[in-house]
Formats: sequence, structure tokens, C-alpha cells
Amino acid sequence: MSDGIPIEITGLTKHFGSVKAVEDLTFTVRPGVVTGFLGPNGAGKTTTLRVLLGLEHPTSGTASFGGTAYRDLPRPVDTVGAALDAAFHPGRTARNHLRVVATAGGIRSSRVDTVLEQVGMAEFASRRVGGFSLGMRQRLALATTLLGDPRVLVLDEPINGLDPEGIKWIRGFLQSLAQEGRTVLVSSHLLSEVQQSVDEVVIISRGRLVHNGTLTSLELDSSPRTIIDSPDRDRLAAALDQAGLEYTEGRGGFIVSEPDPGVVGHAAFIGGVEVSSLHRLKSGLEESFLALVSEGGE
Ligand SMILES: Nc1ncnc2c1ncn2[C@@H]1O[C@H](COP(=O)(O)OP(=O)(O)OP(=O)(O)O)[C@@H](O)[C@H]1O
Repeated sequence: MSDGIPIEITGLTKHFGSVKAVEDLTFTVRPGVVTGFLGPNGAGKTTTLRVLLGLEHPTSGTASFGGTAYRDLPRPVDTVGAALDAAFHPGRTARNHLRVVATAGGIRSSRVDTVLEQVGMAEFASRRVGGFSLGMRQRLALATTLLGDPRVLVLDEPINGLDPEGIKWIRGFLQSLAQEGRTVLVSSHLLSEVQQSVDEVVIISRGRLVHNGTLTSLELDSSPRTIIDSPDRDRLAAALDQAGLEYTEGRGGFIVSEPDPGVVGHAAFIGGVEVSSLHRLKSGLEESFLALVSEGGE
């Protein structure tokens, strides 16, 4: 396999009328690792992926594969395999579905049986898709993305609906794709779902980036901290600055690098700021994630 291709999102903004779905989003997804693209429902994940795949025009900013926009790729199917809202004709067999997609994409038909084998669906090749379980559909969607043997995989919620055995299988499979030097981006609204499958995470909330780094860096961030919120966040920020406290702004308030809520509450009191919530942030990956993306902090 030749050199990997990063996914590059730069200053990406997408508005639908007054809805700000994605706001000045910048991140890079590296080849050779599995990256989780995380955020609660409505955070803007699908919109970002749709812009990346040329299905929506951005309001501003760019989304590219190593500097080349999807629509400018010479043969997109050879570069990018994507599963967004995979739709199957229920009357078609798995093999026929893949043949139709292969023909449309100018991909040689011998790939069909190869990818069925890869996703463990060879024995179901002649079965109609209409009778497939959600897990089998997920595997078939994955097989579809692999048809062009692409160097980049963009998968929207591929783990959703899988049983424990399927989850275990897909974890190993995604890792093996990354080890081959591919760029693998996997979206999910649940950290727990992808936690054991991903090396890096990009977390967004309300269309904005809130964390980008290794899973370990998210964990290290979870040393004891305090979360505080106010109806007047500007004044609260000023009070925290005045007290010399370090903080980041999450959806549920300011996450302050101070384990004692009393110290943080005192800073707000001195600044004359009304406090709407104040508590210690529990440590742990999931807690860090929730503090970054949830309304109310916990
Ligand atoms: N075509 C559209 N027209 C208007 N608003 C839209 C459109 N597509 C998305 N939105 C809005 O943009 C925001 C982001 O939606 P998006 O589907 O990208 O989020 P998401 O993170 O993928 O969530 P989910 O996990 O629920 O799919 C939401 O408020 C959504 O209602």
C-alpha cells in the first residue's frame, strides 16, 4: 500500500439557514490509526462527513483528502470508502448488491467475493438482504466501503446495533485496516462504544471542536477537577481569570483545573457572579467525555 492519506478539515463551517451545524472546525485524521469522531446527537458529525464526501457544500472552510477535495479525486472509489446511510434493496442478495455497486464504480467484479470474505459474510453471499439482521447489514455496508480497496475509510456509526461478538470482531477488523496504513475515521455518539476500538479521538459539541488527541490524553485530562456554570459566562470567566484558575469551556460549564469546588465557588463569589451549578468532576474517560459534551456537565 502506498503512502497514507490524511483527512484534513480546515476552518469548516456549515449553516443551514439559522442552524449552525458546524462552526469553524479544524482537525486532521492521520493514516495508520483508528480515529473516533465523537459527539452527542446533533453535534454536527454527519454534516461534517457529508461535506467531506462532497454531498454538501460548506458555508466556508475546506475538507480534503491530503489536500484534494472529494470531487477533485481522480477516482474517488479507489481513495475513499464511505458508509453514510447505507441503503440496500431488500430483494437483492448480498453478492448482487456488491456487484451493482462495483459496476457503478468501475471496480472489477472479482473484488466482490474478496470483500465478502473479509467481513465474514461469504456464507451469506446468496441470501437476500431483506432478511439480514442489523449486524449483517453493518458488515455488508463495511464490505461495500472496501470494494475499491481504498486508503481512507469513513464510517458513520458502524458499531451501532452490533452484538458483543460483532463488536469484538469490528474492533479487530478496524485495527487491522489501520495497521495496513489506511486512514480510518469512525463516528459515534457514545465514547463507550468506540473506546476499545480507537487510538485517537476528535470530539465535537454543537458543531465545535472540544477535544482532539489520543484517548490517553483525554484520560490524563481527567485528573480531579471542578465544573462550574453561570447564567453569565463572561463574568464567570473574568472571575476565574482574576483568581488565576485555569479552565476550558465545555458544554456544561467551565471545567476548572482545581479539585476543590470550594476554591472555585469562592472565586465566583469574589467576582460577584451568580452560580447555576458547581461540583467536583469525577475522574474517568466517560466523565471527561460527558463534561465536554453534555448539557449540565455530568
Ligand atoms: N439538511 C439540514 N437542514 C437543516 N438542518 C440540518 C440539516 N442537516 C443537519 N441539520 C442540523 O444540523 C445539526 C447537526 O446535525 P448532524 O446530523 O450533523 O449531527 P450529528 O452529530 O450527526 O447527529 P446524529 O448523531 O444525530 O446524526 C442538527 O441541529 C441538525 O438538526
